[in-house]
Amino acid sequence: QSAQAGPQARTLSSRLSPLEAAARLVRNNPLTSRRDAQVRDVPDAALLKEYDFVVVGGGTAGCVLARRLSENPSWSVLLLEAGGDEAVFTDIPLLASYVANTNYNWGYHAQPSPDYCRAMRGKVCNWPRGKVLGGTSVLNFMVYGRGSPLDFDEWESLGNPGWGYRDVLPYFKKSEDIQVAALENSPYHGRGGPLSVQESPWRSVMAPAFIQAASEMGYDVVDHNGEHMAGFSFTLATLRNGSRCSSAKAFLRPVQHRPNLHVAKHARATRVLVDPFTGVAVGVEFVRDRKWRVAKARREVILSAGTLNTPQLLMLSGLGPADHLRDHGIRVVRDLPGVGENLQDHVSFFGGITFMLNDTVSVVEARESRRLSSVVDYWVTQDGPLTSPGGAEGIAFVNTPLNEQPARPDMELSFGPGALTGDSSGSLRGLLGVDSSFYKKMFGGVEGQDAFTVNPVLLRPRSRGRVRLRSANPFHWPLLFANYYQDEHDVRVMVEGIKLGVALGETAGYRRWGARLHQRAVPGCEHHAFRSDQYWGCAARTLSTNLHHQSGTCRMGPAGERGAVVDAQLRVHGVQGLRVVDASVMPTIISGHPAGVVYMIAEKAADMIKETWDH
Ligand SMILES: Cc1cc2nc3c(=O)[nH]c(=O)nc-3n(C[C@H](O)[C@H](O)[C@H](O)COP(=O)(O)OP(=O)(O)OC[C@H]3O[C@@H](n4cnc5c(N)ncnc54)[C@H](O)[C@@H]3O)c2cc1C
Repeated sequence: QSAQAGPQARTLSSRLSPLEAAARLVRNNPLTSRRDAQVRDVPDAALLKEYDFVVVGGGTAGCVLARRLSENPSWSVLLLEAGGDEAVFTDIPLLASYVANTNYNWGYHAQPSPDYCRAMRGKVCNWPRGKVLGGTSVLNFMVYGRGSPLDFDEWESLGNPGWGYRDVLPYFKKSEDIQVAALENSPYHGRGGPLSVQESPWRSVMAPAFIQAASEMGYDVVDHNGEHMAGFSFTLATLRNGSRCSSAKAFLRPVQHRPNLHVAKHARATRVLVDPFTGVAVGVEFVRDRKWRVAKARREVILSAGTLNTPQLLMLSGLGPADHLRDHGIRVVRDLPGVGENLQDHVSFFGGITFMLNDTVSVVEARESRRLSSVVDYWVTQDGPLTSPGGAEGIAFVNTPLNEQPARPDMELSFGPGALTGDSSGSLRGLLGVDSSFYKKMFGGVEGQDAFTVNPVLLRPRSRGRVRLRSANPFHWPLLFANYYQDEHDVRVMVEGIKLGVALGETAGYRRWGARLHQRAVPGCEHHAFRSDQYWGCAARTLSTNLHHQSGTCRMGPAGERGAVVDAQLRVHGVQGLRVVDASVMPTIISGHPAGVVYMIAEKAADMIKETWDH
């Protein structure tokens, strides 16, 4: 099993000769290696009047499309991205939560609600999204997953031919370059694709306890992306040489000099131009350097602006729920009631299951940042704690007693060798938006102490949120409604998941380190008996963190079906020359981490587009 074969915690460069270390330092030095991270920006004067394809959003999906479509030298492709280039620090896996606290994040948050996110500032959940080439793949925690094969069979059964597991598996493999020795010959993994997938080269000394817990909890150690999803594993992540492998790094940068590919950075699309009479998408209006411009598309416009921005752009273009558009004075081109609806996300309970430790075995930020060896390890040997993807060291997909499909787990338990107690810079709190008075009540007195976290994640929520326009002004944020736990069933499943998460932290391997559940009640839930179902239900609605896996707001479905926005070819219903290719097309959220699925969707879409035009 790959998960058992990986390296154990170790330190540093003592394994290298001084000469080797110096050579690596020069090669990996952030100051000398950054030039490759700059993507050539097309100056205004060089913009063409018309392109074959205009792709909006140079994010996770958009970079894949830019690469694949420009493989045909006779096609011209324009990629419009609202953000700029990645930075040195965005590459460092352990700093993932910092990135959300910078301008690389659009900075969205959901509308307040009394029913969830009560622990957050203003009772609003933060919904970070990447505003940078590479999009949210530059902000994310890099976990590489695909969900269950049954997720895709469900997509197909919902009227989307060509999206069953046997159809999509080749596209997962196409994008992937698996770099885990034990998986290289697996029929479920690809080699030689642009996207590097690795296990973190470094692990905490607690990591074996996680794998040991599998048998105690009745599970196997598995490759989650292989035959059986249920079970435990160390985290598989989109890493290259211990650094983040974003979509821009994997797909765009290596081909940026193709003469038929133009990339416009800091270019913000404001609407798709659709001829109201013919229903043909003819181009995109965008703003760069405060000037309004139009890029025309001969063949297609492709929206890859993500789950929150793609429906906003469609609505601004007159494609959406007619009444809602009229309320904002937008001329209705096509009444598409499903645009912005069906929003699904993975709500979680990060910080709610914190285990205090007797030993200095966890990752405590203040301690780590003083340890020069971690920095040297990272730059010289591409090893050490900084290579840990956002701190998520192990992942288990398990079944709560409420799950009716054991082959398709309904709960994830992720193990992090650190906790909110060690968040001295506040970057994790900043990412989540946790209110400071809540933090003090919950963790006051134990800040800086060793602890670890088990984070339960509700994989298949029944609740649905939505995206709506705040106004017809394209620079106004959309209104985002999370609606977590709107369906009471979701609370019941989460409560069962929390109990499994607590059981995980109480297994023998962790007891060895003196692990004990942080006993302080979640503020606002003190009136329930600690550890009762009522208590956990209240705690879940209070500390409703989420994994930022928002999907489904332009869902795929057959023509004529109310709520369907795109067909199985990802073409917008009722419009010609317009596709959506990003996380918004998922009809149902997958039971895992979605970025791998977004890559697959984009690879498949590129082939569908080529089939349409390649003759
Ligand atoms: C903090 C965080 C952690 C996560 N962790 C994981 C994880 O570990 N594993 C995982 O699988 N998933 C994770 N995710 C989710 C995952 O990264 C996303 O689902 C995925 O990247 C979405 O891809 P996308 O192509 O749909 O959108 P994005 O990657 O968000 O791309 C959209 C792009 O469009 C651009 N754009 C938007 N509007 C406009 C406009 N008007 N004009 C021009 N450009 C525009 C944006 O700037 C962006 O670059 C995480 C997400 C977050 C926020």
